[in-house]
Amino acid sequence: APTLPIIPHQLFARDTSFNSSLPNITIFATGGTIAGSASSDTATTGYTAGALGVEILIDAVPALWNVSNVKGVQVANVDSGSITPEILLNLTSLIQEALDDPYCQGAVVTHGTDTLEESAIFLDLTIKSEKPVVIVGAMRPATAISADGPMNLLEAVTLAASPDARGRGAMVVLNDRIASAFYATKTHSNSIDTFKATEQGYLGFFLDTKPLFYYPPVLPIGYAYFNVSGATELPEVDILFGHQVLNPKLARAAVQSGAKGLVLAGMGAGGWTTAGTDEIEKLVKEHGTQVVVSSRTMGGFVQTDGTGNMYSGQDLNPQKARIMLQLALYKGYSSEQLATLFDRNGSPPSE
Ligand SMILES: NC(=O)C[C@H](N)C(=O)O
Repeated sequence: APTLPIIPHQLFARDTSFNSSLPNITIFATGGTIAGSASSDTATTGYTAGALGVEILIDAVPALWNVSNVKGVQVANVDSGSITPEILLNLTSLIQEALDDPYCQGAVVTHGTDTLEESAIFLDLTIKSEKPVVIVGAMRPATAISADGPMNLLEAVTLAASPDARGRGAMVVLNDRIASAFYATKTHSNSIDTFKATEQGYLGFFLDTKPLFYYPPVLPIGYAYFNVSGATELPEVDILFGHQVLNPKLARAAVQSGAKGLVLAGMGAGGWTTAGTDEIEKLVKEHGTQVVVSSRTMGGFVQTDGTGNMYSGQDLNPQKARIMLQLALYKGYSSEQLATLFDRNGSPPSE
């Protein structure tokens, strides 16, 4: 995988605005449309994502200083399709360090929406803190009429600064909604109303930019924590997409190119072709490949019978199951531990 330059800490803080009665929030910027710039104010496609620095994002929303003292850290500035494990590991360690500081009350991550859900579950599973971690993006570039980024950023910072937001795991904010990072998924390629957790529901809403929660703090069932401190890379896990007459050889190509795990975006409740299943069973025997079965439908449950290195993705979509498998393989989970982790009814191995 190509390694992208990781931008060293570039702190941005407006010390003159410091208000000791407000919470301190750090914004970690990674790029995306929220930092995107287009040549015309009506362009919402074909623009450059990750063009503007974190100080420009902060300066565009003076109301941030009414709810918090903000500090910006530029971690990367890329389209979210180019987020790598290296960037994610760096991000996790920077956020953990920030939240371990008693003077910091919460963290906000600005991120492209295309793969936001992957980074969101990654951060959810690798940061240990009661303090809020809020991942936010935008669908319209900063240069567009009615850009959604500034309002989304203000709501994200307000949420991160809110004591009610503690103990809820990482959260995703877009279009006035608060969703669990564990479940939130992008459902529309263009609309600003794109992040949904259809079955599991939203956690809350913003009214006049203030968060209103529907429920007391709660974490998803089977939620696991993976300590990745010191990690510099993660094992390769690839996703295969199921369809009529799928090419069974793609699975072998993935394993031969280095995949230690596979996620099947299966048909319906995880269906795969007979020829494809034969090939995967051979790979499991020959290479010990670990396989999670999920669904291309992006909704509902997949439950396999759990035989030999095959685990049920349950209600995790393929891209989220991929992150979870990657973390578990990094930790060297045994087949039994993987079964418990993906079953999500038992207690996952804890750290
Ligand atoms: N709305 C967005 O942020 C899309 C952009 N291509 C990204 O994911 O970086």
